[in-house]
Amino acid sequence: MATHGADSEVGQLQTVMLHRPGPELKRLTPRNNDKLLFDGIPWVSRAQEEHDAFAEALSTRGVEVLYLTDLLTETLQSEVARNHAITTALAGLHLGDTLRAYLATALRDHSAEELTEYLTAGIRNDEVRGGHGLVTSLLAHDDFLIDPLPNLLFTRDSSVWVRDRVAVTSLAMPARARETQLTELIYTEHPRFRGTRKIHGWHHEHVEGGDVLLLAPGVIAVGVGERTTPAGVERLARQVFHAQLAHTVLAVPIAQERATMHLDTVCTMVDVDKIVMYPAVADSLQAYAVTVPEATETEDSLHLDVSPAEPFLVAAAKAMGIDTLHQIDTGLDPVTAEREQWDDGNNTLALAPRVAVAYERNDETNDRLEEAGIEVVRIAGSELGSGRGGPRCMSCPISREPLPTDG
Ligand SMILES: NC(=O)NCCC[C@H](N)C(=O)O
Repeated sequence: MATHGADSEVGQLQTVMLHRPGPELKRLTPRNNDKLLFDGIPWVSRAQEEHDAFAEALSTRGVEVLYLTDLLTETLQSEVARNHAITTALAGLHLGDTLRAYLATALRDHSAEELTEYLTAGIRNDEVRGGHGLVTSLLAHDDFLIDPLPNLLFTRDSSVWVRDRVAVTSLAMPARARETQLTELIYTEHPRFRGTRKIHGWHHEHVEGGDVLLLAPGVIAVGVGERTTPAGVERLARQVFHAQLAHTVLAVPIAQERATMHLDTVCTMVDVDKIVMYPAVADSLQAYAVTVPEATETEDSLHLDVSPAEPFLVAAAKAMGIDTLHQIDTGLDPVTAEREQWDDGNNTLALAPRVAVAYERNDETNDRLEEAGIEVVRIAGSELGSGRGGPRCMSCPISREPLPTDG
């Protein structure tokens, strides 16, 4: 088994999981895009070109790029995995027994590649040739029997590695809930990940990967807002403390709105002690530092110490054991900052300390990053951005080099 894991946001990136946008994006229409969490209807072939350039920017810098659909197809070679995938995809109560049984039989006859496409792009009622019974007759022709997953593009959210464990997350929005059935299956059944120890899971309280920032080895910031719930951060904290993956969890309340859906929409780490941050929230962002005074036998019996709220940058620096966590501001003036925050200017992906991938469109923020000594790897994202996510959202680091001890 290859060794995987990450203990920071900025250690040299070695392996990352991406999802190349595919047929699931062609399911978006002006009638369903809001429900499916896209702000527009992307031009799919251009989105694919932009994504290929993103992947190439990573691989030319020595990063191993794994694609979620390749991993899924390889996983689905196993009979056990296929049966599990089909059963969970058909578990929805909207199907009824007749249609569920028909689809289960039909899907079993397909190749692993075809099954991957059905699991990601979904199946519409009018695409089913047999199984005609009460439910298919009553559903509209364009109702989905298996929902498409256009937000798979944002691999950050459905799993997150904390040291050598992977947390399969629990996604809050119904349009994304099924994504973690796929990541859980990959991490459980794919030969590359066999034996990997998991934490959390889709059956637990809501936690999304975009809210989880590994500020430094042992220090995890978790945004609490539209997606990750207060109970979600408590559950994650119990698990990381019990498994000795962290000594401090910072619970960071963020506004419950679309512009700030995850903590990584307002700040991301670009160096061991530098963070790019939306200035409109920087002064008001608070953190509750959670620690445990002593280990106990079980996760549930851990007593969590919660410090009074402090300014985020202060609490973070304290927990990280550094004097200052330096802030680099999004934009220049408040209007530019608001525009560039919306366009994911804060959502950078660090490839190493002081090297970060960012959308090229956010000129002012990128200039500021460069002034602060960060090498900015600019990528196009006009179509990719229509789902409201940047380079960090579109990547799940599977391995990063541990940070050198001298920082
Ligand atoms: N970490 C992130 O901020 N991910 C972006 C997710 C965008 C997606 N359309 C969503 O609403 O969940």
